[in-house]
Amino acid sequence: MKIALTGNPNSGKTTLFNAITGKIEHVGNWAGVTVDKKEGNIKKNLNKSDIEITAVDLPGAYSMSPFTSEESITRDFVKNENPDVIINIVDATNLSRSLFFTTQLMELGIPVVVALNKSDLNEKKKTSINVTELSKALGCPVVKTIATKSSSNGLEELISKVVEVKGKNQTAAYDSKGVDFENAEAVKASDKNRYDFVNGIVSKVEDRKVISNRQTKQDAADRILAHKWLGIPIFAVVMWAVFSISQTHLGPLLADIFVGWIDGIYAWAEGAMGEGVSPILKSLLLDGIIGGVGAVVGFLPLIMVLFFLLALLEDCGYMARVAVVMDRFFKRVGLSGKSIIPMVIGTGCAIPGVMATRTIKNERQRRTTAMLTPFMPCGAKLPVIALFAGVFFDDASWVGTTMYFMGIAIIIIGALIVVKITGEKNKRSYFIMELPEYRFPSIKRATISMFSRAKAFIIKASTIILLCNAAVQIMQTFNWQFQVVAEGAEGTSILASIASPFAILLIPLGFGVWQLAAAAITGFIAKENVVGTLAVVYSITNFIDTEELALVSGGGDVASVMGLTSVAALSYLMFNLFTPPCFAAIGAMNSEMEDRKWLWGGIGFQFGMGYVVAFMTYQIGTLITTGSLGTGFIPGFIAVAVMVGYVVFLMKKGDEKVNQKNLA
Ligand SMILES: Nc1nc2c(ncn2[C@@H]2O[C@H](COP(=O)(O)OP(=O)(O)OP(=O)(O)O)[C@@H](O)[C@H]2O)c(=O)[nH]1
Ligand SMILES: [Mg+2]
Repeated sequence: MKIALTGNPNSGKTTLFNAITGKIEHVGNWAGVTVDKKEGNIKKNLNKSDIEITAVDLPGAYSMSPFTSEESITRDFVKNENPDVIINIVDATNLSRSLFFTTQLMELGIPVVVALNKSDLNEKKKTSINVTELSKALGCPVVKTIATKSSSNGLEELISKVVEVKGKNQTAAYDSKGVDFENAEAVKASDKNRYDFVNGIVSKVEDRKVISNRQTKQDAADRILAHKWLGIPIFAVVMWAVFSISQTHLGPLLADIFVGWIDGIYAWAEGAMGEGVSPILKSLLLDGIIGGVGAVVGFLPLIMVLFFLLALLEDCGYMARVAVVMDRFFKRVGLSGKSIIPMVIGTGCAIPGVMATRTIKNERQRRTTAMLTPFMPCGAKLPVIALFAGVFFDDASWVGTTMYFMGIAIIIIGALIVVKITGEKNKRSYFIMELPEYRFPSIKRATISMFSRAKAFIIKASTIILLCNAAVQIMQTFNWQFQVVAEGAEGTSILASIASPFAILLIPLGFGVWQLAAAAITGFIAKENVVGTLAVVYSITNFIDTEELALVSGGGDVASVMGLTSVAALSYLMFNLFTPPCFAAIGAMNSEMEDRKWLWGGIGFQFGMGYVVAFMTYQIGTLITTGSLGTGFIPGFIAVAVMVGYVVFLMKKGDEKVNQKNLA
C-alpha cells in the first residue's frame, strides 16, 4: 500500500520520512527544503502488518489551492496517485495554521492520520494539546510524534493507525461544499469560514501559556542577529570563523594526515608496477588518475569540516536569520523573498539550489533566481578556493569569506540588471520567512549531513573526475598524430592546441596560458576538475602540504610553477567561480527556466560577469601592486566595454518598455 506524507512547510515531513524509511533525504530548519517527491519503504520494525508500505515524502503546502508549483506537486500527487492513506504531519507548535490544511485534506475522501509532530517543543513551552478531543473534533486518528527522536517517538503507533484506517470511511469535519476554485471571491469566503471552524477547534483543544521567558529571550537575540544592518557584519564574522576553522586551522590539519595516506597509495602503486610497465601507462595511472584524483580528494577534510559547521549553523536556526537579513536586499532588487532559499541550498550544490526555485511563483523572479543561484560558491568550488587560498595566500580565511560575499554582491547586481532589462515593474513580494526557534544544534544531524556530502564528493571524484583526469593526461601526452609529445614541446599536445586559442582571450585577465585555460574548460564539466587538471598539467600531486612540494620540485613552489602573481591568481579564482557553473547545473537551469532565450541570456550573463570581474581584479590589482596596468589592457578593455555597453543598451530598451506601459 502507498501512503503520502503531507503537511505545512517545515513541519518535519522529511525528518519523519527518514525516520520511518531509514533514508537520508535533506532536512533543513526552514520552509521549502523538499521540492520533489521522494519514495521509500517503511522499516520492518515499525510496520507490524504483513503488507509492504511505501511512503512518499512531498513538498510542504499551506493549502490545497493552486498557489505555487510545489503546492501543485502535492495536490496533483494526492489527487492522481490515490494513496491509500495520508499522514498529515502537523506542527504542534503551530496548530491553527496546520489544521487549515488538514480539513482540506480530509475532504479528498482518503483516510487521514494526523501526526502531531514536534510534541517535544510543546512540552518545553508548557503548551498542551488534548489529543482525544482533537481526534474527535477532526474525525480521524491523531498521534503525538517526535520525529527527531530515535525511540519512544510515537512512530510505531502512527504506522499501526495507518494500517488500521486503510479502506475505512472518514467523514470530513468541515465540508466546503465544492467551492469553485476559479472564483477568487468564493475561495476567499470559503477560506474564511474554514479558518473560523479551525480556530474553534484549536481554542477547545489547546492550552497555551502566554509568551514564555524563553520566547522573549529569542526575540531579543533576533533583534540583534536578524537586525537589518547589524545582521550583515555578524554574518561576515560568522562566515569568516567558519572559513578560518575549515580552511586555515582544523581542515588543513586533517588534510595533511589524509594527504599522507594518498601519497602512500601513490608510492605503493609506483612500487607495485615495477620496471616492466610502459612509462605512458605508468604516468596515466600515477599522474593522471592517482595524482589528479588525489589532488581533488585531498581537499575532502576541509570540505567536510566546512559542511559540518554549516549544518550546525543551519540546525541551530541561525541560517534562517541570515535569510531574513538577506531577504530585505533581495526583495528590493526585484527578487522574491523566497529567492534566498535556493541560494542557501546552492552553497551545497547549485543543482538542488536551482531546483528549489520551483517554489517561486512569479516567472521572472523564478528565472532570475535560477540564473543567479550558481554564483554562490558551491561544494565543488571549495577545493578551488582552498587551493588558491593555500598556495597564494597562506591559507587565509578572508579568501573564502570574500568569495561568498562577492557571490552575494554579484547576485544583487545581476538581479537589478535583469529587472531593468525585462522592463517589468518591481513587484514587491510579501512572502514572510518564518523563523524557527533557536535550539542547540545536533552533532548527530550535522555528522550525518557531513557524511552524505562526503559520500557524494567521493562518488563524483571516483567517476567523472577520474575520467576527466585520465582524458586530460592522455590529451597532454599525445599530439594530433598520436605520437608522444617530446619534452620541451608540450605546446604541441592535443590539450595545448585545444586550449591555446582560448588562452589568448584570457591574456587581459592575467592568465593567458594554455594550462590554466585547459583547467578552466574542464571546470565546466565539474568544478573540481580545475584542481585535478592543474595537478595533471603541472604534475603536482600534493596541494595541501606546499612546503613538502617545494622540496620535490627542486626549490620552485606551486605559485611559481604556475607562474602567476597573487593578483592574477585571485583573478583566475574569480573567473572559475563566477563564470557559468558545471553542465549539470546548466541542465537544471534549463529545466527550471523553461525558456531558451532566458537560458542563453543567463549563460551569456554568467560568462560576461566572470570575465568583467576577473578583468577588473587583475588590472586594478596589478595597477595598485606594481604601478602599471597588466598585460592586454587595451583589447580587454574593448571587450569589457562592448559587453557592458550591450547590457546598458538592453537596460535602456527595458526602460522604454516601462515608459510605454506607463503611458498606455
Ligand atoms: N524539536 C523537534 N524538531 C523537529 C521534529 N521534527 C522535525 N524537526 C525539525 O524541523 C525542521 C524541519 O524538518 P524537515 O523534515 O526538513 O521539514 P519538512 O516538513 O520536510 O519541510 P519542507 O520540505 O521544507 O516542507 C528540522 O530542523 C527538523 O530537525 C520534532 O519532532 N521535534
Ligand atoms: Mg522536506
